[in-house]
Amino acid sequence: MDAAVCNPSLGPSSSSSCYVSSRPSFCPDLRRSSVRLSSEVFKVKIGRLERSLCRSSGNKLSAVIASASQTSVSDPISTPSRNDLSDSLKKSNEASLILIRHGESLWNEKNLFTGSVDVPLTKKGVEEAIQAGKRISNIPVDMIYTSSLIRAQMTAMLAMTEHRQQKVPIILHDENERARTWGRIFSEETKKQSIPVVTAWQLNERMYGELQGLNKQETVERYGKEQVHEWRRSYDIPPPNGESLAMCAQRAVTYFCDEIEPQLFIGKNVMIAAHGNSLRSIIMYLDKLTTQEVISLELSTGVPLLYIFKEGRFVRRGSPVGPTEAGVYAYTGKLAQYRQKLDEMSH
Ligand SMILES: O=C(O)[C@H](O)COP(=O)(O)O
Repeated sequence: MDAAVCNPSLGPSSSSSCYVSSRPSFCPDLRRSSVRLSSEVFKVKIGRLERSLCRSSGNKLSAVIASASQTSVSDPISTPSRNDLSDSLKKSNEASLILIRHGESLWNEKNLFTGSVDVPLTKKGVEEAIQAGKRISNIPVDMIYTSSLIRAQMTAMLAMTEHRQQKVPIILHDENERARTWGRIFSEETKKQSIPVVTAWQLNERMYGELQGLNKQETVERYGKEQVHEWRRSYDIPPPNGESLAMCAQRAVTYFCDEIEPQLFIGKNVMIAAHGNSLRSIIMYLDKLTTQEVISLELSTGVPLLYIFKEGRFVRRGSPVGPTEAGVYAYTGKLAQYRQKLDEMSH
């Protein structure tokens, strides 16, 4: 199955697994991919691809290692050496990718368009984040990416309080030299017990323009259901002075390709806590959804989705929500082993 997906609607009940995309991941394959990203995204991707891979005499492996070692995660916690990366690349043939939309925010509760406005979680949102953490507590997490907005960061941090690995998520501050140096950790052991958290504005919710702060229901009453649905769900029609999904994809998917895929490629297990629309654009890329299919893609707050990155491909394992974990997403051998280790450690 190529462009098709099991079920473009990824609501909480969408637990059935899934498909292996026939597109090996990493940007080169976008040349022949049927992903309908905007031509600008395509150009950016190809441009970056050519910079990161093609220019380096066609040696994909060294390009990936170089790219991974130069990413924004070359930090005091986990600066992997080139040797570590090569080793990890040799050993690893699989990595987990968890995507989670933030829990309910105070403006979700009030039914207001939020977009780039930085609004915290409600109590219900806090609870959703904790529940999400329980659902992913047996999935390894080596790196966390969040948007720069507090609702995504709260969600990531609260979810990690439930994680059985019991490592400490630590936000990396990259804004200036002082922030980088003053955040250094001087114990190798403590670093090992930490998970770097990279915050990136590129993963922020789409900018909702002049709809920000307006009530969604009142907006429907004023402009009509169809118009508002078009603003909210179409691929390329932006809300007034805001970002369309295509514009949001241009930054979010490019960031995913440039910064996150190289980490998965070297075997790092990644969690991304972000937003309805930045995640919709990333899922569109991962699942190769068409501009039509993405219209019906809805993400609930606080529901994690699991992908396995294996042999350069993304396999969606559905959503780890359900009566029994194992019944919902069959563990891969590696995940089963990981879980067994956690069980042994807790006895
Ligand atoms: O920004 C918002 O208002 C929500 O987080 C997402 O809203 P949407 O469902 O209208 O895209």
